[in-house]
Amino acid sequence: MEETVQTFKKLPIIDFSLLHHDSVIKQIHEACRNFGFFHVINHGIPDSVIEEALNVNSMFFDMPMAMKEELLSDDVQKPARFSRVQVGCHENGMLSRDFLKLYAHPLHHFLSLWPSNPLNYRENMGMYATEVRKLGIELFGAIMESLNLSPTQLKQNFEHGAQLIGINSYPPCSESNVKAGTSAHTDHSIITVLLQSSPGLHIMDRSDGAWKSVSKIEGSLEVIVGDHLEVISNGLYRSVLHRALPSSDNVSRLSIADFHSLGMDDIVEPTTKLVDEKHPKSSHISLHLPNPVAGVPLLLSGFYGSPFSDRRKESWQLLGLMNPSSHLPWLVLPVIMSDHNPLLINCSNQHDTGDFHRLKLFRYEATWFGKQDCKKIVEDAWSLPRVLRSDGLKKV
Ligand SMILES: O=C(O)CCC(=O)C(=O)O
Ligand SMILES: [Fe+2]
Repeated sequence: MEETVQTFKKLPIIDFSLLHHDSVIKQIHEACRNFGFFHVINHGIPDSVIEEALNVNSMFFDMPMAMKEELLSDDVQKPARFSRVQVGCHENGMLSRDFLKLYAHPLHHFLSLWPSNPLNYRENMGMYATEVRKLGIELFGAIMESLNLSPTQLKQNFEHGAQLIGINSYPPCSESNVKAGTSAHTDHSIITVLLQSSPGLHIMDRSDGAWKSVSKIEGSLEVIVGDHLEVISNGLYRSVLHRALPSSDNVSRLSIADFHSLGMDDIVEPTTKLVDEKHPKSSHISLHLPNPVAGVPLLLSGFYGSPFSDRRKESWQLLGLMNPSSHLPWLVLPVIMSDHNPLLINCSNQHDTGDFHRLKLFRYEATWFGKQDCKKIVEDAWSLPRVLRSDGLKKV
């Protein structure tokens, strides 16, 4: 039976034209704190730029596969890549979408690598990328203010940070066990600015743990709190669990998710001003793995637990059973699936169960690079056999 999903009734709407008014900063605080989400209206991006961005992407996805094939890749480092994802996790069926991922900052660096078909793709998407970047920077300043920090806090890092654009295409599916959609996840970004051609976004309501659909407000863009903002705010703002399930009528849906993060080399850590005795750093932990791997005892750093907020307690309880004090080298985990900063990564938990195939989610905390003895620990870990290292370390 199809899951019935209610509409989210009172999601916050932020009027961008009044952004720095005290009352709006307060609304942003409440929105990030209670929902991890808000709509933004009067955002200043011209309708024509939005329409053209949707148009060229719809033309791109409508092209025959042979024309998209040159961008087909699973290499997350590619500045422009096309892929099809099918995951089996919705009511025992599969969820399917096509996507195009574009590196977008600095634009002049990447633009020539973006699709050359349709002909005006680069021009129109370049315009959208520039506009949405400006919007993201302004929103980030206001979000810093809403945390009682200076609007210039991390401004430079954010301005020089990464911008990735993920364009999702959800054509109607004809197979009975496949539905168009994106499975439940949190974004690894600081914030994501989402443009939807039609409704389909669902977010988890924290007050009752139920999935609710997000109404489409004329002319609005959607702002999603990502994992990095959760870390920067020391857990005050939590990343929001969301998914996309376009209605099963015959309409193709497009969404353009603009992910803003700090630079790949930047340390993502809780802002010092938000850390005190009552609010210790909540986003990282290290632990000693009881069973040595290849004869080398290890320190595992960065466990954060399940990305599903209702299961975090379980994760912490599990960690409580392990002994966290150790001076041993780290186990550096491989980045398998992510093309964002390697904060959230998949790793098999072979070390404590002997099961190589069960996947567990970990967050890798770059915060550790701030520690005095870190350099030596990393150097020692680097000299371990290849299986214990990860190229992800170079990027953190
Ligand atoms: O299609 C949507 O509305 C959501 C897409 C999304 O969450 C993502 O690309 O991270
Ligand atoms: Fe997302």
